[in-house]
Amino acid sequence: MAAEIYVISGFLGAGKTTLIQKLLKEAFRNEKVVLIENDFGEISVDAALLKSSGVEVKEINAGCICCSLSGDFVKALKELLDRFRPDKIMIEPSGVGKLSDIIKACSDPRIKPLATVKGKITVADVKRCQMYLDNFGEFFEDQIKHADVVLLSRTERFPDKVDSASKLVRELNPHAAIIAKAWSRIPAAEILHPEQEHHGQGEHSRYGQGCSCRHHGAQVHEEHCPSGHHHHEGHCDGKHNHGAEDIFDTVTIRTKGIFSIEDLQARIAKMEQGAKGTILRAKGILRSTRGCVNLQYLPGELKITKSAASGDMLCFIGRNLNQQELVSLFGGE
Ligand SMILES: Nc1nc2c(ncn2[C@@H]2O[C@H](COP(=O)(O)OP(=O)(O)OP(=O)(O)O)[C@@H](O)[C@H]2O)c(=O)[nH]1
Repeated sequence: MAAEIYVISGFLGAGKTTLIQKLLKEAFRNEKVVLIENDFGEISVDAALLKSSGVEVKEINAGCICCSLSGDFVKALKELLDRFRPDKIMIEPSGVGKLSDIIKACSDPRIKPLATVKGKITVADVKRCQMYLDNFGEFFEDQIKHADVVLLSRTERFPDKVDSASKLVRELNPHAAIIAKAWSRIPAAEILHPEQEHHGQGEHSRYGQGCSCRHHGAQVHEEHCPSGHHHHEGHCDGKHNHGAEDIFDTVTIRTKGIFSIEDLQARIAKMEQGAKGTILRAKGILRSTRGCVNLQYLPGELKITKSAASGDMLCFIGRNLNQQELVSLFGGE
């Protein structure tokens, strides 16, 4: 039987890895699952974190799965299918990857007989989606427009942002199911198969004008790219497609430092106040005086939690980053 592919996309820090962890626990417990991680950077922090949950993880690093790399991606995907014969494949593109690129690669004739895309799920952060749309629209819009399910994150922390975020998503994608509930109250089946759950739970379509979800009227969601060119069966010529590497910088640091939590907090605060360039995301696994920790940073949000995976790496994504400054701030080698 053909493997089922679920693509979990979303801008930087939206909650893709968190969602994958939920799906692994709640939906795919007894299935043979392979994860494909495409972190934008030399090392994949997400892959390290997810490996510690015991699933097969394949990392594809150094650049996004864009037109120019899709040949390699298709080859890697085909090898995985032949080698592991999985029931399910979850693909987590980089936060600055395009969902349309993944869909295109999965519709390659080498893949089609072996695997079928069953879900195109995009996670959208209610607090930051307007800012991402305004500043990085080419990537953010692509992720929203090509999704069949958009799952809003941080709805509990920012309840006042939920309506405007839902409206923004609905304007970009009139057909997707929008799920706006607290994640703890969302059964995995509702995310994976919203058509079966539709109107049973009632809540996912309460935004927009009446019911405008993709499940009514058998609407065909055409593949549009930001340039306005038409894709034919998901294929484009690649000429108009900007890669993330043209726009975003990444800095990866390896450090032997053993930090206290307070020290890490202070270094991040110093980085926020003084670092040159725009830091959009930082994440890593570091040694601390209390064992290994997972550091997750987004502007205005820092979480440092105990990590089952061990590591000594910190990765930054942003614009006009100053590598030397970051290396010296975090005691990099
Ligand atoms: N409060 C809250 N925090 C969240 C939610 N979703 C994700 N987070 C936090 O946001 C941070 C980033 O989450 P990830 O799941 O790593 O996000 P991601 O989309 O995989 O990130 P990248 O792959 O680096 O772009 C973590 O600290 C999460 O705990 C949410 O719905 N509410």
